[in-house]
Amino acid sequence: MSTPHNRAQKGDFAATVLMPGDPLRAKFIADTFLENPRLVTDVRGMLGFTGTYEGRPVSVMGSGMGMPSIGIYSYELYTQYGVENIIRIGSAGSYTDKARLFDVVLATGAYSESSYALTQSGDGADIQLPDPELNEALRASAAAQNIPLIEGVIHSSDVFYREPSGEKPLYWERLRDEKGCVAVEMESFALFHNARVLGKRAACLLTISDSFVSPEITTPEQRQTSFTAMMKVALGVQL
Ligand SMILES: O=P(O)(O)O[C@H]1O[C@H](CO)[C@@H](O)[C@H]1O
Ligand SMILES: O=c1cc[nH]c(=O)[nH]1
Repeated sequence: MSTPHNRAQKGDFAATVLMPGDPLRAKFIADTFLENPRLVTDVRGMLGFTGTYEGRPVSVMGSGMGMPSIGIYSYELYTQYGVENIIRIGSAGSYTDKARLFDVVLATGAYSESSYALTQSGDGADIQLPDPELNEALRASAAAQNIPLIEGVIHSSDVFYREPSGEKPLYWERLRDEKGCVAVEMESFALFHNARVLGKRAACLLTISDSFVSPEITTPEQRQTSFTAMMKVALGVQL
């Protein structure tokens, strides 16, 4: 079997898949953390690997950037490959001085202006939720490794580069103050939605890579390789 976007065969993916946006971050995780990793798909360069971590089977695959991209890959993993749990592990821009560079955020909800859920299933809600049991397992993994988590609603945006509107407060200040968003990324709203309509589980951990509040920024190399705390929390999940 294969899909238009995935050449893996049935049984090639573990029940739990970690999904960074960047396929090279998936390769880094496979090379650094997995025992006996094997490449199971590389269609369009979207690398997916399966191996074990501390003896537990696990897969890691890039999602690409944005909701249309993770929408495709997660839908196929859930419906064609028997995947039960997807844990997104991404980078995010902070909307608050409480979340600093390299802090790890556990999403308790994903707010979005996106039409993804409405188009996919007719769901008009502007917030999609992660699976509570998966979040509990991530909290337990983080606690066991003494890795602090900041919990909060995140903003899943369709737009990375926005034209300045001149309005005050700024759009991200409104999202922080009115919707409670602590950080912005671009995929979780669609991932949480797909999981829910398909009866599967999803969660999201983010590492702060830059800040809207103060001019801090990480390099592409750091984004690819230095988000190890988040990776260890996701890999340490016991389900
Ligand atoms: O680091 P990843 O997982 O790609 O996540 C964030 O980075 C990308 C934007 O630079 C978007 O995909 C956003 O969600
Ligand atoms: O989507 C993202 C990810 C990191 N930083 C941002 O500003 N946006």
